Amino acid sequence: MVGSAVHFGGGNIGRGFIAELLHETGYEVIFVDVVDKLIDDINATKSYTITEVGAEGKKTKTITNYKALNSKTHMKDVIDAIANADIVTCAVGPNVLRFIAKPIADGISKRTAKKPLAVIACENMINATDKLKELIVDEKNMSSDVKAKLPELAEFGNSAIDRIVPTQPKDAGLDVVIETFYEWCVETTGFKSGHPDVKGIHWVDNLEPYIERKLFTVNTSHATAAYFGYYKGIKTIHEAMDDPEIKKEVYDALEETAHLVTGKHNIDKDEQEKYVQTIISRISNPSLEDVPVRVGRAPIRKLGRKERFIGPASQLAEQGYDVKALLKGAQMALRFQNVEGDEESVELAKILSEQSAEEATTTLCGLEKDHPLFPKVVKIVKEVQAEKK
Ligand SMILES: NC(=O)c1ccc[n+]([C@@H]2O[C@H](COP(=O)([O-])OP(=O)(O)OC[C@H]3O[C@@H](n4cnc5c(N)ncnc54)[C@H](O)[C@@H]3O)[C@@H](O)[C@H]2O)c1
Ligand SMILES: O=P(O)(O)OC[C@@H](O)[C@@H](O)[C@H](O)[C@H](O)CO
Repeated sequence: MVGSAVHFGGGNIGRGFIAELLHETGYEVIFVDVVDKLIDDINATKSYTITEVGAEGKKTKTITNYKALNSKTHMKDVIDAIANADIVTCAVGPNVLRFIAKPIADGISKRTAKKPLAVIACENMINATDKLKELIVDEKNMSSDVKAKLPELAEFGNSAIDRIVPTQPKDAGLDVVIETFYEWCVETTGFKSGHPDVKGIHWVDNLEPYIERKLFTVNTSHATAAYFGYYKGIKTIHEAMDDPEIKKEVYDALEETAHLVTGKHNIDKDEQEKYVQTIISRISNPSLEDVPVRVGRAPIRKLGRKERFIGPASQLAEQGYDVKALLKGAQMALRFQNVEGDEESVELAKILSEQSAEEATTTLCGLEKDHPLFPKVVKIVKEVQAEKK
C-alpha cells in the first residue's frame, strides 16, 4: 500500500514535476513550505494542473490528493508528517538544505515504521542528498543515540533531476507550465532495504556520470545563454538562443564540456552529440517563457568549484585543455551584479568591489592558488573589476 510523501518546497519543480510523479505513484503529497500565501492556496484547492509544452503539442494533467504545511508555524505537524511518511523529497535550492535538516532529523527520530524513510534531495547540486544527510546527522540536529540507529530509520539516495520549469505567470495560481522532457535519476546504493517504487525514476548504481553530464551540459548551456542574454538585454532564453553570437557561445561551451563528459565517464561521442542537440532544442523551446534572471539566479552558487562553469573548467584545465568558452561564460556570470530580487547578485557586486582579484577568485570559485585555472580566473575577474572603475 502506498502512503504519504513529504516534499519540501512547493515551488516550480516541486509542484510542477516531483509532486506529479509522487501523485502518479499513489502517494498523498504533503508540501512543506514557508510562504503563507502558497500554503493557503494549496490548502484551499482540491486540484491543480500541470501542462506540458513541447514540439509534440500540449498535454494537461491534474494533480490531486495533496495538502501543505507551513514549517514556520506548524513545525510539530511537519515533524509528525515525516515520522509517518514513506518518502521525503526536497527542491528548495542548495542553500536552503541547512534549514530543512533539523525538521527531517526530528521526524526521523520519531519514526516507528518498519521500513526506513527514503530521503532524496532534488537539487541542482552534486551529491545534494549526501549534503542533506551530513546536515541531518550533525550533532546540533540529531542525538548520538538516534544517529546510531539511523540505518534502520532512514535511507538516502543522491539524485539528478532534469526538467525545465520556468517562472510561472503571476496569475497562474498553482497551475504549472513545464516542458515535456524529463529525467530523474536516483542512485540505488543507499537503499539497502530496497528503493521506493516511484513512477518515472530512473534508478542507477552510480550517479556521477548522470549528474555531471546533466549539470555540465544542460545547466552549463542554460547559464551561458542566460548570462549572455542578460548582458545583451534579451528578455527570454529562447530569444537569447536565436542570437547567433550567443548560440555560438553555447555551442563552444558545450564542445569543451563534451571532452570531460565523454572522456571521464566513457560516454560515446555520438551519444553526447545527440544529448547536446536535445538540450539545445529544449532550451530554445519558444513555448517556455523562461527568463535570464531565473536561469542566472544565485550567481555565487553558479560560480562555485563544483558548479556548471568552474566544475568542468577546472577538471579540463587539469588535463591541459583550453577552456576559453567556459571562462567567457563565467565572466558573464561575474557581470550578473545587483539584479533586482537576487541577493547573491548584490553580494557578488560587494565581493568584487571589496576584494582583490586573487581573493575574489578564492572566495567565489574556491580554486587553489596553484591550480592551473587560478590565473585564468583572476584575469577575467580583473577585467570585470576594471569595468566598474
Ligand atoms: N525549475 C527548474 O527548472 C528546476 C529543474 C531541475 C532542478 N531544479 C532545482 O530545484 C530546486 C528548486 O528550484 P525551483 O525552480 O523549484 O525554485 P522555486 O523558487 O520555484 O521553489 C523553491 C521553493 O522552496 C521554498 N522554500 C524556501 N525555503 C524553504 C524552507 N526553509 N522550507 C521549505 N520550503 C522552502 C520556496 O518558498 C519555494 O516555494 C533548485 O535546487 C533547482 O536547482 C529546478
Ligand atoms: O535551478 P538552478 O538555479 O540551479 O539553474 C537554473 C536552470 O538552469 C535550471 O533550473 C534548469 O531549468 C533545470 O536544471 C533543468 O533541469
